[in-house]
Amino acid sequence: MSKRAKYEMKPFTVLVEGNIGSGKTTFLNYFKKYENVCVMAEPIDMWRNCGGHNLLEYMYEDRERWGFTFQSYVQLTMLKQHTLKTRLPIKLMERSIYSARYCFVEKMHRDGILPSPSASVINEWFKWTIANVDTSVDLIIYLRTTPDVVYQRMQERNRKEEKTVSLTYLTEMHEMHENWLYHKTMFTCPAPVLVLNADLDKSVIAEEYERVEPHIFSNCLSVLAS
Ligand SMILES: Nc1ncnc2c1ncn2[C@@H]1O[C@H](COP(=O)(O)OP(=O)(O)OP(=O)(O)O)[C@@H](O)[C@H]1O
Repeated sequence: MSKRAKYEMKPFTVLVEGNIGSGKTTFLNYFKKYENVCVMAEPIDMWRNCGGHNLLEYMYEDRERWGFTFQSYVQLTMLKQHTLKTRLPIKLMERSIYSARYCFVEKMHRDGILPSPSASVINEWFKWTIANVDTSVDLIIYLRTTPDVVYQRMQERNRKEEKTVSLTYLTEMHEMHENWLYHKTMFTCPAPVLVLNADLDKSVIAEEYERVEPHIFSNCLSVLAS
């Protein structure tokens, strides 16, 4: 099979994961300059407009009422992103069906926001999906931060939906990401994980990004050539 044909089938897929405010979008934007990289759209834009409804806003206003609706839609949007075809050899995604399930749905369930029957429905969809649809991933970039730093950034960006997000919540979400991607004590990682120090300021973070480039580009070549 020619390499071109392979590209059309499945790009080298990289997930960019990390706490709220860890700089996922900035990371993705940095890679837009490469013609061979397909940078996927920010999922938050889809959550803000589901048939004219801002589900993200609803979810933060009343988590018990809208948690299930929101997570159902997140799962669909992430599935669309996983399966979106590209002719480019590399695909970069912000978040995934995995972080949605392993970090956010899990947290909502543990906090009692998603009752067990609702969490089970999401989980059954999730299990069926990853078993029957190609959501495979080649590399995960974990933008590792400390909760204080992301709390500060979140306050500075001042998103209207996130006004009620506390440092405690960010600390707990940090732990979810840590246990999944760093300590690897929770669930399984769908691909090898590369950890970046994403506490660094925007002015110097490009050096961290450059450190990652060879991992993306050379791993891509070896995977596609195999
Ligand atoms: N299943 C979920 N997946 C992702 N975000 C979720 C989920 N459930 C709730 N959220 C909320 O959606 C918002 C977007 O968070 P996310 O980390 O995806 O993007 P971000 O903060 O814009 O990323 P960054 O600042 O790193 O570019 C946050 O307020 C987060 O708490």
